[in-house]
Amino acid sequence: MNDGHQIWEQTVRVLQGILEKSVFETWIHLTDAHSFDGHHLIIRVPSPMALDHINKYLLDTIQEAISVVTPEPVTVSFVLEENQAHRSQKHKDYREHPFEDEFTNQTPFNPKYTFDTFVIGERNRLAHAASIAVAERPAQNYNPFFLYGGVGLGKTHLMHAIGQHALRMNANAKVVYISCETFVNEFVTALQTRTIDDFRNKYRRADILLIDDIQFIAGKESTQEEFFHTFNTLHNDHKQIVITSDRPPKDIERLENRLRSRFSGGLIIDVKPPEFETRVAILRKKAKAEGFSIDNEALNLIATKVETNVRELEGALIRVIAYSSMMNRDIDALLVEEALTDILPADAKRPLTVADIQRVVCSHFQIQLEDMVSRGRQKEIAYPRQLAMYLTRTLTDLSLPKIGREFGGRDHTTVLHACEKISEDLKNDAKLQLLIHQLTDQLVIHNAKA
Ligand SMILES: Nc1ncnc2c1ncn2[C@@H]1O[C@H](COP(=O)(O)OP(=O)(O)OP(=O)(O)O)[C@@H](O)[C@H]1O
Repeated sequence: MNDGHQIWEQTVRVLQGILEKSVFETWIHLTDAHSFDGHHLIIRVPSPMALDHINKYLLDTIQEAISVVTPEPVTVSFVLEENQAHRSQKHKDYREHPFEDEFTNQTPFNPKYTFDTFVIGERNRLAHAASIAVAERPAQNYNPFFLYGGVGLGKTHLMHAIGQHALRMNANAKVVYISCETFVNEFVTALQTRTIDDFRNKYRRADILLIDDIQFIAGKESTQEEFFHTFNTLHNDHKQIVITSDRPPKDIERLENRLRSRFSGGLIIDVKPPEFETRVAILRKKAKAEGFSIDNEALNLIATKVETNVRELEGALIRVIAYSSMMNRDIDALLVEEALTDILPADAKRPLTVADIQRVVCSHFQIQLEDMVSRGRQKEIAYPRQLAMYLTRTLTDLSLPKIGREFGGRDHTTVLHACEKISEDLKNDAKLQLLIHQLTDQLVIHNAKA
């Protein structure tokens, strides 16, 4: 498909099926294709507000919808309609102070990123609890609060949640949220336009300063110098500072030591990739928020395929919903498989070994490896053995005779029987389904780390 209008028309139709009616009508309805060069699609939007909203909140969803409509890799970006762009530029030129809109009523927060919408699991429980504590009692216990973790794991979500919760607790609080990249750019602009006082006022008068992705400050010496003073002013005035990063302070390269030690002077917490149950819970909550009810099997399957990044997990869900809307079919496991064919199954990263599987299963059932591969037929060891055989059959390429050999020299018919039994039990046993997912999850994560 090489006609931009056609791609956009179909994308809009898919978006209509995914987005809430009010969202669709407010932001998408009045857009149209501006140009397309075969790879890059540019869409015209009618107002600066729409441009801002789409870029902030809808870009991932739109990109996902496009990838459902066309198999070609097409990226999308948005521009203002010409007359609007003209008007907005003019408006910009006449602004005397680039930082004049500080502390206006417009909050920079995504209304969807609240504590209520954040799903708590084993690996983010602490980060969530500390974030609530900071929002409720700013600058009391944890200052600075330094939150770090890999891409797409909810750091920005928690930061927005802190900001919104703090404002709910105290509507007069001056809460300033800024990405580090914007901080750097604003600082450069302030120097060029001789508005450094405005810049400093904006940041040094905050009650709570939330600065996202601080790793971008690496190597930028003058910005580091400026931020050092901002930090000290706020800290000395007992104002809260919250910082996120993709790594802990000690691993940020080309960062002045005095900043590194300031960053390390409060509470440092990491957010880790969610485990299987949390991934399913996130998907369920997200699907519900979008007004879709999706059965457990389909959600489990999506959660098995995307394991390390919540943004990608949400992207996969959007893709499935878009695909179902385009095909006019209900969402079930088969549809998920079709929609996500390009996404590697989690277990395809590195071949698992029988030893990995035996170790994980033995540890779960608290039995010895010698027992698992022994001739013993007591239920307490025969059942874990069957389960391990089943997992070996589904997660590795080993043949039945080979699996039999690995489990104490058993016949291939014994392995076949074990696999058939577990498959049969799985049909009606929700507990067993969960256990298989948990063990698979553990194996895959263990494997990815190995
Ligand atoms: N525990 C969670 N519950 C609900 N949604 C979550 C959770 N964790 C992450 N998300 C969602 O995943 C998406 C990505 O999260 P977020 O943008 O906060 O990631 P990040 O860690 O800041 O990533 P980056 O390093 O790329 O900035 C967001 O839509 C967020 O709402």
